Amino acid sequence: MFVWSMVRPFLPRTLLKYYIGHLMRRHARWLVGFLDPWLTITIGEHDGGGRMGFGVVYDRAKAYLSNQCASRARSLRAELVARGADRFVLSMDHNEEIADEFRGATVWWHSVSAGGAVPQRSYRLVFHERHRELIVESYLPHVSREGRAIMASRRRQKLFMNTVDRHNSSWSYVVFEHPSTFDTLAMDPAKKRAIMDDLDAFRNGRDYYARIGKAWKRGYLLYGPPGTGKSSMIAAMANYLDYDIYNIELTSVTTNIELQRLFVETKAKSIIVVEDIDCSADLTGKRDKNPPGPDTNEDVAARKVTLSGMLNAIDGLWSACGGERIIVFTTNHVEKLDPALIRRGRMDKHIEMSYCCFEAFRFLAKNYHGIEAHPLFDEIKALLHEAEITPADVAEHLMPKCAADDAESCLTSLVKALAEKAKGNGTAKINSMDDFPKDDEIVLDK
Ligand SMILES: Nc1ncnc2c1ncn2[C@@H]1O[C@H](COP(=O)(O)OP(=O)(O)OP(=O)(O)O)[C@@H](O)[C@H]1O
Repeated sequence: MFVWSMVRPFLPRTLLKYYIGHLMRRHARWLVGFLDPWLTITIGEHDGGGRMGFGVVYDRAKAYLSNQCASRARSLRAELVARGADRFVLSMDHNEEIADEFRGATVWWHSVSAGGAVPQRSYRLVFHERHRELIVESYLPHVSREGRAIMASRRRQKLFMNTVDRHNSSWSYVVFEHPSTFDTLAMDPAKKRAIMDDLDAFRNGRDYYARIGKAWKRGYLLYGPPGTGKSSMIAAMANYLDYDIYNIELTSVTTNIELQRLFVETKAKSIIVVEDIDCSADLTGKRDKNPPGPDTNEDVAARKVTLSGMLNAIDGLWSACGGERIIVFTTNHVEKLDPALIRRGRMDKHIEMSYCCFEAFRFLAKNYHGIEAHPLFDEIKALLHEAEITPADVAEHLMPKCAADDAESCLTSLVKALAEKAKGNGTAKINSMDDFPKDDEIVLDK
């Protein structure tokens, strides 16, 4: 102290300032580390992205913790492990905390749910700073590996729907358990095979898409009259690929930004569906010529999803994030859609779902009654040339309504319906959707 007080007046002020500043900084860090040596890593529900997709890290941590927390946490959430199963999967309830041990280090996991219109869930991992390297280099990869394995063993297909709250819409889901498969779908076998081959090529196309520089996604347009199996086809596709379905109800989406956010929040290995796209939003007009300016009151009132918004949502930069998504539009009126929306490259495959042909009828008869031939088949074949009927109507006639109904009575009912239709139509076939009977005109089984 004596030497310092002697030397100090001769030292330049800048040197003093630097030296003291440096000392304070060093000691402040030491002091903070001494008083609070705990480090925190936050894993948010929507964090991530890139090839892994959004929320993947969160999901893996959740799966990993579900195994850990069953015996340790005091406040738990329970979900069924799989379709038809009686076993539950447990996860930490919000604001719950559990400890975990890894190679002699103890870590604490906190489940956090931040309020707001759309609650943001996250996990906070807390550990001592002397374990920093162990946690980052070994523990987190261990959590990710274990979580992925647990997720694979419990995988359940999900159907996501955009639910609306007061401010905007976000995804909620139910377990997807639709029984439709390509084995139950009545359509031209060659067409069916071509669709399955296309799906296989897509599923295995990761490197191919990377090589040609395209986002790993594919668009399908399913069009045809009501009851020709468009929804059944989507379910069959999802079951074939084992993908989740994100069903966008466009009428619940009020802005283009909201639509984009919904797309961004979908995960890889999924089918994004917009059904009846011609009725869902005004997507038949031309693209916006002027970029949107600041909102006026009228703008706010007129907010809706526009064609440009939909095109951006499908093709925007986000679409390269995470990859492996199929987008399906369905419509009963393909002619009403703007060509920009359904051009190849955007909707790569156009699939017409048509009225029931004889092959499709035979397929349904085999599925519903296990018969491959019957004396009434010839009559039905001839009538199918006279009258157009959807597979949904045929299925309805083939479905036994009571214990007394057998193949014979179901086929007779179908013959009667077809004959009435043929008589009603004269010999003229239905040529356009407008000629197709409205729901209330369809004479169902009596
Ligand atoms: N091609 C088909 N193969 C087997 N069953 C079919 C087929 N098409 C329709 N069905 C039967 O009809 C029901 C209704 O079909 P689906 O909802 O798939 O038709 P859609 O074309 O999506 O109708 P909409 O346009 O009215 O939504 C299905 O549950 C299924 O039982």
